[in-house]
Order: sequence, then structure tokens, then C-alpha cells
Amino acid sequence: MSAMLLQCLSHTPLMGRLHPGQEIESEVEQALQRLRDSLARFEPDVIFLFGPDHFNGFFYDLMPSFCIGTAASSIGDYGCLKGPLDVPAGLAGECAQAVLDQGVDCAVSHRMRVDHGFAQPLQLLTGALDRYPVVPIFINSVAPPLPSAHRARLLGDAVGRFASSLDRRVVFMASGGLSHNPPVPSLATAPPEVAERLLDGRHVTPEQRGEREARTIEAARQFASGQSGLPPINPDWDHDFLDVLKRLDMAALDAFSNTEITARAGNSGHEVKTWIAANSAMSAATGGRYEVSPEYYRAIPEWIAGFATLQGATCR
Ligand SMILES: O=C(O)CCc1cccc(O)c1O
Ligand SMILES: [Fe+2]
Repeated sequence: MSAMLLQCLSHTPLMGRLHPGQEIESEVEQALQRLRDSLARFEPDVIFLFGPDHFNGFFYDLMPSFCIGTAASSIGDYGCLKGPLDVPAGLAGECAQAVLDQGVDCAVSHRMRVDHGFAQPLQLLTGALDRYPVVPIFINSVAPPLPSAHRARLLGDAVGRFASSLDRRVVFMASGGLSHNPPVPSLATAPPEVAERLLDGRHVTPEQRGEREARTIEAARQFASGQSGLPPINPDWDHDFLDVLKRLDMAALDAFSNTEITARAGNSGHEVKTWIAANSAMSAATGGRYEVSPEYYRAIPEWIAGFATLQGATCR
């Protein structure tokens, strides 16, 4: 019998660098500990991890909406762990074929580069990049034109159907969101040297990477002190979104338009499509027989994050 577990969490490279205060940090730590505990108890055979990228692994010279990695390596940005993930190549390839067979045209990478979007959840929840076999599934969440929430749901649905055929202990994990607006450059407005890095930033120097990270940290400092042009975190929208997931309302997920997500959840709010895909995978894999508990939410400006965790398990 297959067994399924759903775990979703925000990521933020500002964790550990800017400090929202002891109370909030220990709240977050407890929320993460609950995820860690249930993951360890579950003893997964494989994790299907839906994550975004931030112009570290995917660039405008060839930007897919979705991509499954049959091999993947973390670049180690923002001090995250660097090195290979334990990707089961055969299984990842079969997953890609199954997704294509179900009508979702997803790309494949045999050498996927991932950033903190994939590395941080693995590090936070398992202490390593290679503790468990992981199938990394990229969803373009920052580089317009973006895939729709509807397509992210169909991607998740296809992955869930594939996973349910495996007779294994499967985790659907999502890394991203909720509403947030860190400073991410846009190709339309970037000066030439920044545009070049969006087109192909695979060979930036450590100094260039350091400058970029320092800029994000400075932006977060200003955002937290209220002196920033960045749009605020939107707890109302975040709570509505979590509510839809709690109700298992897949049709409501389809109705989120990209215009609405940008306007209400911010430019990086599109990372919620990782949550949409993972929840949809859980729904498909369990035939809708699962329960969702949104376990933690707080708007944390120091981390530029509507920071949330959610778990789902099959009904007994
Ligand atoms: O380096 C970047 O491009 C953005 C870093 C970043 C900051 C806050 C929240 C996030 O989700 C995130 O990814
Ligand atoms: Fe992000």
C-alpha cells in the first residue's frame, strides 16, 4: 500500500541572518520541529519536492514553466548546503514521462541546479541534501511569463497519480510563499549587466553573489524598519489561501489568476504554486481522502515572508 504525507513550508534565506525576535524564532522552530518529527516518523521512501528558483539555476536563455530533475545539485547560495541531492534518476525519468503522458508538458534536466528554494527545506527538515531520495520539481515562480495556478494544479495532479502507482511511502513537499516581495530584478526594467545575469547567470563570481546577497539582506533590514518601497506582506490573502487548502477546494485553486496573485501576494507570491502543486498531488494520490492542517502562520517582515507551515495526512 502506498502511504502519503504532505508538507509545505515557506523558505527565506534571511532566517538566521535577521532576527525577528526570540519569541517568533522559537515559534518557527517549534513549527519546523513538528514537520521534522512527522517526516522522521513517516520514514519516507521518496520525497517529491516542488520548488522555485531565483535566477540561480534557471535563466531567460531557456526558461521552462516546469522541470523535473533526474539529477540535481545545490549551488549553496546564502550559506545553504552545497552539493548533490539524492535523486533517483530512473524514478524521476518515469515521473516526467507519466506527467507528459497526462498532458502536462514539463521539461527535464539531467543536471539541474537548485538554490535555497530546494536546499533550505531539505536542510531544515532533514539536516542534509541527501538524507532521503528526492525528485526535484521546478515551478517557474519569478520569471514572467509565468504558468497559471491551474497548470500548477494539473502538474501536481499528474505527479500525484504517478506517485500513487508506486506502492511506496511518498512525501509531497512544497517550498515557497506565501505573500512576499523580495527585491528580484525584472528583465523588462533591468540595466544591461543585470539583464545579462538574468539571461545566463551560471558563472557569476563569488563577489557578485556576495553583493546580491548583501543587497537582499539590506533590503530586508529596510523593509523590517518600515522604510522601504517594497509592498507589504498580505496576511489576509495568505489566510484565504490557507483556508482554500484546508477545505481541499481544488476548484478554488484553479481560480487564482496570475494578475490577482501579483497584486495581492506580490511578485514572489507566485511561489504559492509549489503549494498548489503539492496539495493537488496529495489530492490525486489519496483520491481526496486526506486532511490538511495549516499549522503555523505569521507575517515576518525581517524575513520578507508570509511564513507558513502546513501538513496533510491520509484519513484513518
Ligand atoms: O535572492 C532572492 O532572489 C530572493 C531571496 C528571498 C528572500 C525572501 C523570501 C524568499 O522566498 C526568497 O527567495
Ligand atoms: Fe523564494
